[in-house]
Parts: sequence; structure tokens; C-alpha cells
Amino acid sequence: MTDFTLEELAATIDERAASGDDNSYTARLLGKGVAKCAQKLGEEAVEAAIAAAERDNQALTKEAADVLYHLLVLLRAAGVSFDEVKAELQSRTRQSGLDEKRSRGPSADWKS
Ligand SMILES: N=c1c2ncn([C@@H]3O[C@H](COP(=O)(O)OP(=O)(O)OP(=O)(O)O)[C@@H](O)[C@H]3O)c2ncn1[C@@H]1O[C@H](COP(=O)(O)O)[C@@H](O)[C@H]1O
Repeated sequence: MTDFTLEELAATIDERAASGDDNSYTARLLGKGVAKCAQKLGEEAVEAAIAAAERDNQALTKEAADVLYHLLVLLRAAGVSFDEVKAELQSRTRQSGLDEKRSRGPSADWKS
């Protein structure tokens, strides 16, 4: 298990965006605008899909990392925060029947 988090990566991307540092790939890509960032995400997503279809899990792992990085860069370019995306995901959370049974406690089954 790694202690790497997407929140940390998003913070690094924010920091590079603010720096405008030419040595930073992130800053250079952001400097090219939303359309270029969107194009990069699209390319990486297609590469990930191809790797999965070819059952190449080693390539899929690398392409998935590219997709997550380029998605966070695109969000930054578009002005959407990662927190907003997480809030959207949270709003979609639904309990399974099993979760509901667990929250009602062990005796819930024979009572009903
Ligand atoms: N996770 C990544 C990451 N994944 C992929 N890439 C870069 O994405 C680029 C993709 O390569 P491509 O061949 O598709 O693109 P290209 O031909 O170089 O250029 P364009 O197509 O964009 O014109 C490579 O240069 C990779 O290094 C990344 N660059 C940065 N990060 C993270 O961002 C942090 C900050 O990086 P810098 O902005 O470079 O300081 C790093 O510490 C990493 O955590």
C-alpha cells in the first residue's frame, strides 16, 4: 500500500500552475490552454482503453496513471477543483441492501 494521494498530486499541479516554471511539464501544458489539456486526456484515455482491451495490465497501470494526472491537469485548466469532483461523487453514493441490513443491526433480520 502506498501513501500517495490524488489530493497531493492536485496540490502539486496547483503549485506548478502558479509557478509558471518553464522546467515544469505541467506548467508548460497548462500554458497551452484547455483544448490542449483536453486533447492530452483524450489520448491517454484511448491508450488506457487499448491496453485494457489487449489484456496488457502492465501498460494499463501506466496509462491509468497518465489518465489521472492529465484529468487533474485538465480540471485545473478548466477551473474545476478536485474537491468539486469529489463532492459530486459523494452525492452519488448509495447504500447496498447489505449496508442497510448492517446499519439496522444483527437482530434486524428475524424481527421483520
Ligand atoms: N504524473 C505526472 C506525469 N505523468 C505524465 N507526465 C508527463 O506527460 C508527458 C506525456 O508525454 P507525451 O509524449 O504524451 O507528450 P509530449 O510529446 O512530451 O508533449 P505534448 O504532447 O504534451 O506536446 C511526459 O513528458 C510525462 O513526463 C507527467 N508529468 C508530471 N507528473 C506529475 O506532476 C508533477 C510535477 O511535474 P512537473 O510539472 O514536470 O514539475 C510530477 O512530480 C509528477 O508527480
